[in-house]
Amino acid sequence: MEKENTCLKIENLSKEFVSGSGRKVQALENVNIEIEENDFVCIVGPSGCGKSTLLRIIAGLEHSTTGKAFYYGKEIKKPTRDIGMIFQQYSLLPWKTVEENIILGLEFRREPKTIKKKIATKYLEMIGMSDFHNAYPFELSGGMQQRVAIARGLANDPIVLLMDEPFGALDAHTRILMQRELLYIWEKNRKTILFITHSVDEAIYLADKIIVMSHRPGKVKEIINIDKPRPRDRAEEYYGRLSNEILNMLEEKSPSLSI
Ligand SMILES: Nc1ncnc2c1ncn2[C@@H]1O[C@H](COP(=O)(O)OP(=O)(O)OP(=O)(O)O)[C@@H](O)[C@H]1O
Repeated sequence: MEKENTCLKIENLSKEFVSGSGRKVQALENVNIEIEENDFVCIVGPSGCGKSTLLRIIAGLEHSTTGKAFYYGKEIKKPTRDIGMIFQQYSLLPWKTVEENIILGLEFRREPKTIKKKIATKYLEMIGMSDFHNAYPFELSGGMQQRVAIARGLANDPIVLLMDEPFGALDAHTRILMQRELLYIWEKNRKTILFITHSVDEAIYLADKIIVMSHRPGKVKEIINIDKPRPRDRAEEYYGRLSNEILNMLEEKSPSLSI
């Protein structure tokens, strides 16, 4: 029986890709996940275990081979405004300025100009790029482009935010600032966030729940609940302990790789 506050439900989901030459890749195998509304969930797992594929299916950008994904009980079949995605690559429109890129989603919503300007100003300040509002993506560093992509995802204000390794290209200092800012936005607006990261440290800092995935074909190996107050202190005993536990899980080889 589904709980009332279940926001996302992934049920027996598998995904097999077949390339043009007929080569088959089993990306995901029998994944079952339930995410409650307002949860901040991080996904960690080895490279190629299907994390991005899972997010793309939840975003309605990809179809599963078997199994289903549900948003408040309704099967996800195509992209909706309620579920927003921030991609690994910067994915900015090169012919639009920073400000125009940030409010891109609002253009489609026909928001009044004054509102758009207000939102753009707010997020430009948040990412520390007010001086660059008129710059074009080619004039920015990789980390700056990624900050703009993050601002755009947040400015769209979706109910569910899917984030695919969004802070990977940022320098350590900006990354910590963005982590804090994201937590602040999440606490203020109570969004449901599903966040892929390769950093176990980042997952422990951010998440209510960490989903640890196995090697490809990706399966859910473990779900870890972190019931600790925020902001979390990396010097606390549980931080290091959890980090070691998760790193050990990630190092365990899949049966097909062991000799
Ligand atoms: N469109 C596609 N066509 C064929 N194979 C694909 C496609 N997309 C992904 N794959 C394969 O599916 C597997 C999972 O890919 P995916 O990008 O989801 O992994 P990931 O866990 O996000 O990896 P990483 O952590 O390295 O970003 C990989 O083996 C990849 O080569």
